[in-house]
Amino acid sequence: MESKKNIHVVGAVITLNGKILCAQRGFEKALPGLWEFPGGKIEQGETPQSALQREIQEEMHCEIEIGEQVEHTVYEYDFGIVHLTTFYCRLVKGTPVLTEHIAINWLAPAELEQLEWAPADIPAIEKLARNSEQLPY
Ligand SMILES: Nc1nc2c([nH]c(=O)n2[C@H]2C[C@H](O)[C@@H](COP(=O)(O)OP(=O)(O)OP(=O)(O)O)O2)c(=O)[nH]1
Repeated sequence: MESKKNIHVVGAVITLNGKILCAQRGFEKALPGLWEFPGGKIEQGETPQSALQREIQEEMHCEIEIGEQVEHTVYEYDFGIVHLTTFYCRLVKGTPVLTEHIAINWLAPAELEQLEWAPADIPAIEKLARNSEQLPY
């Protein structure tokens, strides 16, 4: 049996005024229309943090400061095995704009479970929803 490719992905849990930035994937992509944290694949030579800085600059046109890890999950999709690491992030320059995503939404932790998330994100979402009083920024 052919083994699936491992895909190493970082996601930014950007918090502001008690809310978390959520982004909706396009309908023409893999995982169509599902919600995720902005971010993407770690490229050769990058640390998870440098990959996340680059992705947020590219996708959201803003600069972030990266804090503690939220969660690390491994999820097997039909197209590969995603290793997703999420970090708390604080905006330091600019305001997130829509580029690759079809919608963005700021939600309180207790509201996160109202959206339909990419399956790899579920453990992070549950953790954030449980610890709603503990956002660092
Ligand atoms: N950015 C991001 N990707 C996620 C999350 N959860 C999750 O399963 N993924 C998946 C979707 C993609 O398969 C992969 C992220 O890579 P990407 O952002 O470069 O992927 P993409 O589908 O937009 O682009 P591509 O593979 O077509 O180039 O990880 C998440 O919270 N954030």
